[in-house]
Amino acid sequence: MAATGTKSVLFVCLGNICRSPIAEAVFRKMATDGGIVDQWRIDSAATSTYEIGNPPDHRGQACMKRHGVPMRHWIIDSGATSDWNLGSLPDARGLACLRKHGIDTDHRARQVTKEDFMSFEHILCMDESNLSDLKRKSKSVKDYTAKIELLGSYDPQKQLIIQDPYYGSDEDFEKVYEQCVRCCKAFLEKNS
Ligand SMILES: N#Cc1ccccc1-c1cc(NCCCN2CCCCC2)c2ccccc2n1
Repeated sequence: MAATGTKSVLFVCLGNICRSPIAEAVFRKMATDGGIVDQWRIDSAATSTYEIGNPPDHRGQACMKRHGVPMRHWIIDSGATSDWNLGSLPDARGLACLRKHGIDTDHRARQVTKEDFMSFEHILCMDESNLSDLKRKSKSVKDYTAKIELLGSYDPQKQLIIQDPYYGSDEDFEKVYEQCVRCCKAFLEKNS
């Protein structure tokens, strides 16, 4: 659980390998450049199980590299002597500590959990299918507090939907990146 006073945002798309990792990386860089990343818990997740455990799509990684947005990814692993936390994410406090020291950690696709609806203030998704999936999933979470919105609702150019680039080209990933930059900038300005 994030420290008190910390703001929190979870970016969500279908597979958590294309759009939401780009949005997460763009937002984290903006908050870092603005000197306020310590005030935020930032993560991304999927509505589906399609890509659980997989790294971000190589086209998205290439796009981030072209724009100088850290989305570093290593093939390094670690393990436990016990089976107490199989499948769990690293502890959020540990991740925050790593990131505070500029040690970015690679992202692995994960599916949104019931706990996410209780622990994130904002859940921002990419298209109407994500929105309906999230609203359906939220119905099974009692008294959830997250505000579920389309990330595109923050776009000053009013492009509401961030289309799935999975079957697309590098240009489609560039369009996702440009939309994420506009929307994350507006969202951060509104919530700083
Ligand atoms: N579905 C759809 C779809 C429809 C229109 C445009 C894109 C996609 C699409 C397809 C994907 N994986 C291929 C199908 C996966 N299998 C579907 C049947 C169940 C077993 C898994 C994606 C994977 C990661 C991120 C985004 C993706 N987006």
